[in-house]
Amino acid sequence: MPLLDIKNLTLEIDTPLGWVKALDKINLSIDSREVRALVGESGSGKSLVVKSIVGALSDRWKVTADRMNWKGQDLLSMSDSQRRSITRSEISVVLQNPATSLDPSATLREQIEESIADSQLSKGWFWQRRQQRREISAQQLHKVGIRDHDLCLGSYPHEVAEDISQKFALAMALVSNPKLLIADNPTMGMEPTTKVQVLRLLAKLNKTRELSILFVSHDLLAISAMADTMTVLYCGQTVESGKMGQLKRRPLHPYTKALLDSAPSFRRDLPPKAALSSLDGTIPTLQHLPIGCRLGPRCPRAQKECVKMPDVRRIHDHHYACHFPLHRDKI
Ligand SMILES: Nc1ncnc2c1ncn2[C@@H]1O[C@H](COP(=O)(O)OP(=O)(O)OP(=O)(O)O)[C@@H](O)[C@H]1O
Repeated sequence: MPLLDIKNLTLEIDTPLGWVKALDKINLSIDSREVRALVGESGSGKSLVVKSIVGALSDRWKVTADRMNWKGQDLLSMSDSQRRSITRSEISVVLQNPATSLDPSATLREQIEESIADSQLSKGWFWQRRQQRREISAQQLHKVGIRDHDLCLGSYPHEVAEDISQKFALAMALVSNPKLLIADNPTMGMEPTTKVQVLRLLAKLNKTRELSILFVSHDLLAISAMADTMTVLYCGQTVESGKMGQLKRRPLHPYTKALLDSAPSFRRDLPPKAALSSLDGTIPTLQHLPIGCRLGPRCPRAQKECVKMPDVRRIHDHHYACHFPLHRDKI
């Protein structure tokens, strides 16, 4: 049984023009120890998927799903407190712009120490437990590359630089030993050496502590080094998902191919100064969504059938939703 199992997740948002499906039948699953990448260009709905999982959406929006299970329990039907208890102890999230999710009125020390559960401490007097909390916090900060832990922990969120608050948010997410880490652009804005350090830490935790990771990022090079599997979103729809190597070698959806081709690090055949390929046009806004396959107006393979939403097809563990997939002759 997968840890997280989402089938046909739909999120409807009210806009001045009426209700629109910002997420339209998203499928996503994560097994124990799996590192899954969630990719797609800006505006494709990655952050909304993350917020749907942890229940951080506006009450006015409508969330429905055929299945949205955490270890077999339905997340959508459980009470707020049950859901909060799962997200506190088993699912940790590093959201984009972590500084905005930190409490501006408390020091970083207060915030990280509060995230350490009593069960993580050995028994003792309250001052001994306070000392243990301090040690665990300092160790966690060192692991994510913050050397001066006292300076950092004594600061308020607005007093630290953006890359430090990014690293601190990661430390805080990991301190409760979660089963699943959802990291929305966790290395954004970090310098290359720190980025490598953080990616190594995540890879190590994945191996040694069996941490599953949903890795949301634009950085395809980091993703291909880290992830076992990948789910590709376009404009709120799941277009393709499967094993990382399979998708890199033989993407079936034209959008996946365009996304991979637009990353220079994936193109070994690219001569110096050659133009990078990209799809014409831009991702539509929620107010101007095309009907059927939302890639239609930008897709080089689109035909009139594409005004109907393609069914999800499956070859072993490779899923895709396209009327005219690439390598069709070989399917
Ligand atoms: N609070 C909101 N109100 C209205 N529309 C929203 C809201 N949040 C997101 N959207 C819209 O939903 C769509 C998906 O946004 P989302 O932030 O999930 O994209 P993303 O893939 O995470 O992009 P990025 O990579 O830039 O973070 C976009 O069209 C966005 O404008």
